[in-house]
Amino acid sequence: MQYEPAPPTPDPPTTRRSPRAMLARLESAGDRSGRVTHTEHLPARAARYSPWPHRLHPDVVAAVRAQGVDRPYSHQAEALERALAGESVIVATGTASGKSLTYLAPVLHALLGPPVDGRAPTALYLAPTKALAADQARAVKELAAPLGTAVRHAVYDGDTPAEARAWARRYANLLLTNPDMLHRGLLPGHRRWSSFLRGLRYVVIDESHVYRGVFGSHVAQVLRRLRRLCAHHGTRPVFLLASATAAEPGPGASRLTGVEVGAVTDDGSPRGELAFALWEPPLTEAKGERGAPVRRSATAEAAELLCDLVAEEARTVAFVRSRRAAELIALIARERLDRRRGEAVSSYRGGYLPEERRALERALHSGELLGLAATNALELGVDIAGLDAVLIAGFPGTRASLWQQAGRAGRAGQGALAVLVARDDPLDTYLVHHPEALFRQPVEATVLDPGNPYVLAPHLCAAADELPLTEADFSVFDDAARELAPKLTARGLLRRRGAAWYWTRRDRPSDLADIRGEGGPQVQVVEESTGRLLGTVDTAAAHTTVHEGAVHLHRGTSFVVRSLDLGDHTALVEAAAPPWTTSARDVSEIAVLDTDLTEQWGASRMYLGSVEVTNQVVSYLRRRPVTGEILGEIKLDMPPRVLRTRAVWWTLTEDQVDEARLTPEILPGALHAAEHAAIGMLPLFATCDRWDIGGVSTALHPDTLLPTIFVHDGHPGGAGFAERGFHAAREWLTATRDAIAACECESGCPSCVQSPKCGNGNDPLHKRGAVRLLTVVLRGIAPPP
Ligand SMILES: Nc1ncnc2c1ncn2[C@@H]1O[C@H](COP(=O)(O)OP(=O)(O)OP(=O)(O)O)[C@@H](O)[C@H]1O
Repeated sequence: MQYEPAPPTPDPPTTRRSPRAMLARLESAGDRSGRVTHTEHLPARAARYSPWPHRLHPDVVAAVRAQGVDRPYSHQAEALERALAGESVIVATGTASGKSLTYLAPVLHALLGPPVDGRAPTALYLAPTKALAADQARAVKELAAPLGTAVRHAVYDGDTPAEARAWARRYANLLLTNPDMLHRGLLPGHRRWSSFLRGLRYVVIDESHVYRGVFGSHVAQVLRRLRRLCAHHGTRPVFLLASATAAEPGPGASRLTGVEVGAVTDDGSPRGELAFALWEPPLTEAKGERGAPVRRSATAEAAELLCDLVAEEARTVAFVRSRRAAELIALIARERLDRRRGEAVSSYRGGYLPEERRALERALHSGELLGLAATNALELGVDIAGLDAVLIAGFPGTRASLWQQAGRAGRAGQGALAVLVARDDPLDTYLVHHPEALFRQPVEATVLDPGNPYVLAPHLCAAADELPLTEADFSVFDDAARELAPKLTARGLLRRRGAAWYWTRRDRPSDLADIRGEGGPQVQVVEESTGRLLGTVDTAAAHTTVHEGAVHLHRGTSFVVRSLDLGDHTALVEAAAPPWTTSARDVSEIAVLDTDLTEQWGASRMYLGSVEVTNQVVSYLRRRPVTGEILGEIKLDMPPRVLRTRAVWWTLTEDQVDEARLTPEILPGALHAAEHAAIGMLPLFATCDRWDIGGVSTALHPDTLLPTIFVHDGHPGGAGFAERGFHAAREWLTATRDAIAACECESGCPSCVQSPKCGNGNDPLHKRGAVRLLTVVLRGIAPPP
């Protein structure tokens, strides 16, 4: 399809913060021409309003008006009508479109109402993070102030002291918490919460798009446990969800909650003009692995752009993909800017202590901070709308996330600038040269699979502990529960007595489910000489990020890891600033456990099934910052990790290998290159990013006895990504082949077939062989109907 850019609109009068002027200035500085590959202009949009629903309590209307909101936007009014009528709804509209009102107003309305059947009304608010629940508590406090003691809210999370918990149980009618606390506290202790649960009218699920993949599947099961206990206590709460824009929000929300959920998507809020530029950093002089050309890193480029914007007093957030990048950008900005402006730039990421994060949020609000380099820890719930510019260093994995981040830019009545800075990898390179893939495609649906047995099993155990489990409960959880209960009984986890299953062990079943998939306790990063706790890293990431010798950045200071004790969950670090960064190398083997689906593609065969992946970190590379040039490789002695998960794989026959002219010397490199590029492109078709999936390729696999390429989910039990790949295989592998073929490099580079996380140092790789291999495989598929 030929891509037609949107027709240019006439230039607005140049003001200091006109997005076009900002972009023109960024482009013209130094030698930056040609780096903008496309600019999309999204015109301003006027607000659409509707009247307040008649049935909404006048005191609630007055309280909202007192906050400066005179009339609801059209989507707010629609959501309010439906929520007040008792329909579960999801509001999936743009960033800062006023979603909070759509759940707060019905909740306050219910709390002001009389008891029903002698039950005083209550409501539950769930946020994915503690910070967001705390933020909402502040908003509720202000909004409900004119309503006196009718609204008694309480935050209930891991930091809530015992006496405050007791108060919450006895008096609160609006509880602000998170799925983890439901899972570990409220549901197991439901008898103590019975008066709260008996009155439960609304369950609010804020930022519901976050509940995707394995985490989403866990939360879906936690919500099923909640619904089952509510039924036991005689209630059927209405679910109110707020989400970033997502495809098919209604079905997604229904899958998450297990109840029928209607969707409100027609956004009536106003929007300023947005200029959205796609930006490709230039090639550098440096040579990468196997002499490949290397582009300037997105991090270095974004750091430079951030400096330029901050120097012009433009309030800017640079969203980055890794904690390290957030630190690096802040570091570079402080070096490049004068002292006053340098101090107005900071980093923000998960793993900081909560009080540090709160202080940074306040500073950004007050304008004391002008620039922030942030991971997606900032994306959620922190009210940072109203920025002049947003830089996105690396495609954030989904279009939904991209818009969520870009939507932070824009002040009332003024335009804003968003810039996606491409990383040197196949997907980002493809996207900055195919703007239609970003701007002419709908955002993704949220993928989750509540029937994943790895997820379901621990929740069935927890449910059995909360109330004995009966046949009738299976339909609440998932049909898979019917087969799972006897298996759990055989494993000694459940015990059957009569028609019910019980948890009779002494330990707590909630400990069986690691709902955030952190893979065990967090590893604490401790400064050796002082004993100071710098932050935490989850276990899975610890192998690759805080191994011995790793360079670890924290708030702009560089540390080197002296030792990592996985048994003790501690990494000891010391302040040091070597002139390199580090990246871990690992190796993987894969075994087929089960095949669920297969499809014949001419002579090739495509499979979906369960696999066991054994992975071991074996060494790390030292790289020069900015250019990424490799300075050396150091061996490591780390334990292997085993992952049982889902994979998509395909095989080639001897004849196909001959047809693609893949000699024995070329074949391993062609397979390996096709695997890398396929991993790089899958995020375009499955809601995941490259770090959520892995791959293995081999010229002769012991299970298939043929040359085989595997792409697997990175989570125990799978997360639905490989499955998406299987079902979208034609489009996926076609885009993969096209991306490799279109790359200008001679024999493979990070923009096409080199992978930043390759365990074999990107060796061997055969770029042209990969194109021929994929062409032969694709020839076997019937063209689309
Ligand atoms: N009908 C309205 N008229 C004018 N301003 C409004 C209206 N509704 C909400 N607002 C204002 O819009 C801002 C954003 O609202 P809110 O935080 O609820 O958005 P959101 O969609 O929940 O944001 P996020 O995308 O961050 O979750 C707030 O300052 C709020 O007061």
